Amino acid sequence: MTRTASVTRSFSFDAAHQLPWHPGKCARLHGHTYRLEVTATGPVGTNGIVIDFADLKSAVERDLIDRLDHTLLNDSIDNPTAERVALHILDTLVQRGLPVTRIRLWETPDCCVEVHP
Ligand SMILES: Nc1nc2c(c(=O)[nH]1)N=C([C@H](O)[C@H](O)COP(=O)(O)OP(=O)(O)OP(=O)(O)O)CN2
Ligand SMILES: [Zn+2]
Repeated sequence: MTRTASVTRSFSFDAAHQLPWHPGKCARLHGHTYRLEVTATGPVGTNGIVIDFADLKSAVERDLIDRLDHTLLNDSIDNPTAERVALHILDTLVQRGLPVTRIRLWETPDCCVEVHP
């Protein structure tokens, strides 16, 4: 019987953003060290894995971390709230064909968002 499993890898990147509509201090230009968790789900293959942790790492680093790290997120994502950044990450990885089932993005040590396809 084929079993299913979820595989998660964590990443971090530093980026600036500004939310001009925000009634508080987030209307000012500021930055975060984002913590990103990418989860892929699928059948456990005959080799015993869903997806190689190394392949997950190279895809996320190439398509997202290298493009977002040390940038102003407003330059690449309109109104870059944590929710919208997470959806951008999800859409990018789904378009690349990765079996992503959850993106969790920590904007601060206490605040995170979670999105699903
Ligand atoms: N649902 C969302 N709410 C907020 C977002 C967001 O992306 N989604 N973003 C922000 C700010 O960009 C930033 O995260 C600051 O939030 P804040 O709660 O002020 O976080 P701090 O830890 O800096 O605040 P404390 O003063 O330490 O409580 C705001 N909301
Ligand atoms: Zn912020």
